[in-house]
Amino acid sequence: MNQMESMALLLKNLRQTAPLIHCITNHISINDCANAVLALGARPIMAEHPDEAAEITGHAQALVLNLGNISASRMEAMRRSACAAGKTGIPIVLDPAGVGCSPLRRAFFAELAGIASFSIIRANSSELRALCSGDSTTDGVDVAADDKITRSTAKQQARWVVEAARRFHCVASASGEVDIVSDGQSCWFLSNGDPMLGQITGTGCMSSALAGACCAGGQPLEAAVTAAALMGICGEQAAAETRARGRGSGTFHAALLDALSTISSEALAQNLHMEGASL
Ligand SMILES: Nc1ncnc2c1ncn2[C@@H]1O[C@H](COP(=O)(O)OP(=O)(O)OP(=O)(O)O)[C@@H](O)[C@H]1O
Ligand SMILES: Cc1ncsc1CCO
Repeated sequence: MNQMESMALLLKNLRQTAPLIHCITNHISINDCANAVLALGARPIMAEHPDEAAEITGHAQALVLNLGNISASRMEAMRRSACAAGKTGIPIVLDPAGVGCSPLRRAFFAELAGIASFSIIRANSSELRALCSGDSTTDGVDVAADDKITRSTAKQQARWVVEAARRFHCVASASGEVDIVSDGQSCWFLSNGDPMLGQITGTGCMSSALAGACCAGGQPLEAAVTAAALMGICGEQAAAETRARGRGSGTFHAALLDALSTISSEALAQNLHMEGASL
């Protein structure tokens, strides 16, 4: 089976098995993340009370931890859920949202990495660089201008993705005009997507939630690539629909969810623009 066929199969299996995905995530994009997981056919549960988090993780098939707009209470829920995920052996997807501008989040990332291992870290490239260097890399949740992954910087930026994968023993996935995914041994460049994805908040968080859903039924590398491909291809479809109607971000937001809930395995395989490089 080639890679496109295995991605298509992953999506088909996901829709058949409807895995439970426990997400502890920021309140800015929590609703979009739940809808993105549902659109793929998985079942989201967004439980964040520290006293129930571990038990809920115990029933889930994947755990998504997103550090955006972090609170003391969500930090405690994440500690307990990360422990529970380690015990049952389910995959953890970590989105270090805002880690590029927050020493608190960098310290917390290190603490979490000591509690459990991550299957996938999905981030923008400023966030990945902050995890690797331990330094501040930007002033907010968006990628810094110098870190942006474009068609011309992708080969250079791959360095941080590969380094993050090797350092944290996981699959690292960085988003931008080109998405880069690496397991430390191979590196994949996905050029699907549309700039409109950067014009509504939370598409990175949604990508991480999708990676959680994909991880529940697949290997981390395949799951990370499938999640990035889904967001990129559905973003293209939603942007085409939005432009055809002469509309803006509000329409794009709804069209993105339409595309995620209707994309077929065949359309995923047919529209994929991906190339690989071995290291
Ligand atoms: N210029 C662009 N062209 C095409 N796709 C893009 C572009 N910018 C972002 N994307 C896509 O948007 C999605 C989110 O990527 P982004 O880098 O904005 O994540 P993020 O910073 O973590 O997002 P957020 O913090 O809003 O959740 C990815 O699927 C990425 O491929
Ligand atoms: C805007 C924002 N602030 C914290 S998380 C988040 C959603 C996109 O990361």
